[in-house]
Amino acid sequence: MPTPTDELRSRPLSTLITPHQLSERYPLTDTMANTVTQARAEIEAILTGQSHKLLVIVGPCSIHDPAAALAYAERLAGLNARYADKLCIVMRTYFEKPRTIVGWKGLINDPHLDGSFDVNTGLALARKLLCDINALGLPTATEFLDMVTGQYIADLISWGAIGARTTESQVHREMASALSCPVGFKNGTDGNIQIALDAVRAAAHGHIFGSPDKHGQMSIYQTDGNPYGHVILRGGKTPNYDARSISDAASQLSALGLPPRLVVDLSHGNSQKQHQRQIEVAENIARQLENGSRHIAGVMIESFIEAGKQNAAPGQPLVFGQSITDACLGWNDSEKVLDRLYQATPAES
Ligand SMILES: C[C@H](OP(=O)(O)O)C(=O)O
Ligand SMILES: [Mn+2]
Repeated sequence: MPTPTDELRSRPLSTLITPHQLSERYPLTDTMANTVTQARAEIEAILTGQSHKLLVIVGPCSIHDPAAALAYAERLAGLNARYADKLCIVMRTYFEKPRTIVGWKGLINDPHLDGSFDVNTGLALARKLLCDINALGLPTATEFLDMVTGQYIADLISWGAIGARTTESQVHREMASALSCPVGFKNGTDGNIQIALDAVRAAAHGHIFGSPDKHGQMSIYQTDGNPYGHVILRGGKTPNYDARSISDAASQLSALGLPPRLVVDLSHGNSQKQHQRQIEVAENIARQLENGSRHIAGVMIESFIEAGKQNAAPGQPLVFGQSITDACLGWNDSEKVLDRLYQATPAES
């Protein structure tokens, strides 16, 4: 029984499937494990500068419809083969959405988009989709937001992000220190990159914290630290994708003894939330690459089948393959951007 001073504003609704049970239902196959292992190694080589390929994290702002996400993945997997010699393409599969105040929190928290919060179904849909996409040979990327969700899907993720609203959070830096994949830290929504620099360093250390294990047993975890933390420039009050901002950030990384290599988010604060502006941001990045910049390890593109965004009202039919959170580039423009970045990326020497 709870004490008279406890759980006065909360109550358990139901039990949650354990990570072990979900992995039993949707196991990691050898094909999927190879996709993840190879992608993580390639991304690590790009981040350290051993490889001059360009990391391209591309896909919808959020996943709300696994069928549409898989249709997009099948298109992207087809491009992967064409561009693999110079681009390391990883699909955005974001299941958790940070809200400035409140709003739909993603497929895991509310998979039916109707406030029913069927989290067990959300977790199952998310893991199954990750299995299906990795089985195509296409690696996946996600933002780690909730402290528990990662236990259910992290084995299927090749690249992770900590978002602009949580880069300063100690528990998110500790989580990043535990993750088996490289992790990028977004600069703050106001453009502050110091918090991302601090986060990279904090996550590189080992940490001790409490967490449920794969069987749901509350445990004390020890982490080794993540040597593949890096900065993601996502803009702020003003964009920060320009050569000067990138050079400044690279100098700060070097001064800290970190590789002067970073990822540039073409969307969010860099497109000022106008999805088509990603095209001109990509052109600017392409020119920096053609001018010999070695600071740009990768880019992030918000892209889906249909351009723009739509509001998901309960019971209202949705346009297939269109974002219900941030507006995204449509497929045709996305292909053009990928081709431009491919042309601008120097061949591996
Ligand atoms: C939510 C996130 O963007 P942020 O606002 O954290 O840069 C994203 O969709 O990549
Ligand atoms: Mn977004």
